[in-house]
Amino acid sequence: MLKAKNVCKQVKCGNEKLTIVHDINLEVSQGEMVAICGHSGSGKSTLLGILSGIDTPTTGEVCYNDVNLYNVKESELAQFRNRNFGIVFQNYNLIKELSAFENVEVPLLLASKKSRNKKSPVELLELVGLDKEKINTKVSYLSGGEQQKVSIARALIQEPGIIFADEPTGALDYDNSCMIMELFLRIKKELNKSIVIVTHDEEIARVADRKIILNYGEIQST
Ligand SMILES: Nc1ncnc2c1ncn2[C@@H]1O[C@H](COP(=O)(O)OP(=O)(O)OP(=O)(O)O)[C@@H](O)[C@H]1O
Repeated sequence: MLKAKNVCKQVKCGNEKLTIVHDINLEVSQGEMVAICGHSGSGKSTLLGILSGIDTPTTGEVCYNDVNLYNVKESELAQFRNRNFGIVFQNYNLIKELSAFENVEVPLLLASKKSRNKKSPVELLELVGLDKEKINTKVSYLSGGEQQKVSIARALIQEPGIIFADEPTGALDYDNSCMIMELFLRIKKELNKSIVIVTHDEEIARVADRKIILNYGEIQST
């Protein structure tokens, strides 16, 4: 379903061109969890940005269900991403002044009716395992693990086929990291979502179906 072909990313660094992602070929099937690992600066976030249509490759292509993301008109790409991809960040990107419920409700109301999840905000928050008594709590009063659950509930709003997560456990302790990885595993199994996770922690990545290790922008092993 997601296919990257010969993806390269070069950036200008003074007078020189720096290759930060080099000739990546990758496929992610429906219901598969893939972890992208590698040392700091190996190109993990850059690759995730390209796979999720946030960043553009210098050469190569990324297709999702046979649609080449980089052939989609600029004006339609954001909508395409919203309909098909859920994104989860290390720092949760929640609205701190709003409750867990409101952080899911607001984007759900803004989502197109066609692709909007049939589940209510409460059902989505229950699905990710947020305690019932925390649902109306302001997210700034929630723990890191609880905030990440809210951000995963928000990523499910449009019933995406695939969830991209950039270091989703980066700000969490070991136990919470395992809990979040188990949640991703459950979403994959029960909802048949594909999940692509960037993590520098190979131990955390062990729950994935497949681990890709980047080394200076190239796939070292799968
Ligand atoms: N726009 C840019 N201009 C110059 N260099 C860049 C640019 N974007 C990324 N880089 C460099 O490319 C390399 C890969 O960056 P990237 O953030 O993808 O790595 P990463 O593996 O996610 O690192 P980390 O684990 O530390 O977050 C880094 O050395 C980074 O400094």
